[in-house]
Amino acid sequence: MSLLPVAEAQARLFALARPLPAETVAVGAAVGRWLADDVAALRDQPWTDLSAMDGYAVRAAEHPGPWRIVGESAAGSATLSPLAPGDACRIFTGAPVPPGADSILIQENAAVDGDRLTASADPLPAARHVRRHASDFACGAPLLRRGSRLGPAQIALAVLGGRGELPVGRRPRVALLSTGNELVPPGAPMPPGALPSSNAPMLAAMLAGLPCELTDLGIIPDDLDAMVAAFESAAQADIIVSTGGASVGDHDLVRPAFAKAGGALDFWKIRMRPGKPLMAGTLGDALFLGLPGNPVSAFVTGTLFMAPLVRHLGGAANPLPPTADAILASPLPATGDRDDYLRAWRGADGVVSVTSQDSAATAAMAMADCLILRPAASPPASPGDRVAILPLT
Ligand SMILES: Nc1nc2c(c(=O)[nH]1)N[C@H]1C(S)=C(S)[C@@H](COP(=O)(O)OP(=O)(O)OC[C@H]3O[C@@H](n4cnc5c(N)ncnc54)[C@H](O)[C@@H]3O)O[C@H]1N2
Ligand code: MOO
Repeated sequence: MSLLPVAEAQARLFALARPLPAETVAVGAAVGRWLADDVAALRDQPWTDLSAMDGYAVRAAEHPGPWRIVGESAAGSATLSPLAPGDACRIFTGAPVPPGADSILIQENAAVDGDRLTASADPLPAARHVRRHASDFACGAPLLRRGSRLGPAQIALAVLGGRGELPVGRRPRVALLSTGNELVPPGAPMPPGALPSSNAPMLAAMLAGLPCELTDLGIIPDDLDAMVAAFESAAQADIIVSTGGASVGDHDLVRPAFAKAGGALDFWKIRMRPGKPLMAGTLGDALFLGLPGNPVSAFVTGTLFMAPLVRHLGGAANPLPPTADAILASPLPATGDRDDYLRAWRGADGVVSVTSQDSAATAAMAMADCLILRPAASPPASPGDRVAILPLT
């Protein structure tokens, strides 16, 4: 079986399932999720001309002052009489500007004596400190696009646009399976030959910032029937993620167990390092991703396939992690016949690859804040060369 290029594998993975159906939730529950529909404004913002400062509304273009204070406008005031030239209206930030007024004299530049108002600074320019009606957005204006992620700023915009609820993609249910006779749960006693199972906590941490419902189905021994049973119990999830047992050894039972449970494999073996043994398929309505067991391989394939799949099912328009340009600060060797995803960190002089690129080197992995993407068959690279990186933070 030839190795599948990463981009082709990602496209095939996304083609296995459409985003999950939409649901309508209160804006407060929509944070971090992806819009299932375009959102347009239901109102003008601001609804009328508003003062941007505390001070006095005047007709500065027609009358340089002094003025006579005739009324007051506070935030929430709705009906105001028109202002005559020579008149002023006491006004506060966010309050409607009375009809006819064109400028706000801020109170720091005002001298008040009874109802008489004088500008204590330079002549007041017209159209000062006024937020124009609908200058932020007008009713009907497109505010947010389907597939965009709802962060704090987007939530604010939707609420000011008149929304109390938003249509968002349903949160995918993700089931995690860790396979391997050697594995014991985090912090458990360690008999000889045991290894703490770090992949599920690592992948859970990777998904912690994404909207999904995670179930950790624990450690499954390298036993065909136990693994088949685990797949069957995970089949209610939207995404089943396994780690380990993905390669070609006698104890690598994930593929046969997946097939025996009724799964249909779509691809296996990717042209990437680390992560070559990655596989994907479907089991009933669930999508399956089989990640390699090596912790670094699971980290990189989790970043490039698992998290993007959660985003795709959640309705993200751009589910893949963004890449950026960077300058190399240390030399890199030529690559082989797979694309390298080198763990690296961003220093003041550019990116530096971490000391060990071994698939089991977790101490080096934990130093990284980005991956350097190096296509297969790249020549050696030198300090100063441009490279593509995938930021991890
Ligand atoms: N003859 C070949 N051998 C291997 C090949 C190959 O093509 N031909 N591929 C290598 C590559 S590349 C990788 S990556 C690994 C992947 O192996 P598996 O997915 O089968 O993983 P395991 O053998 O089960 O485990 C590998 C390693 O990782 C440790 N591990 C497993 N699960 C966890 C966990 N939950 N937490 C922490 N560590 C875990 C496990 O103990 C092993 O040390 O195969 C190469 N071999
Ligand atoms: O492809 Mo493996 O993930 O190098 O160790």
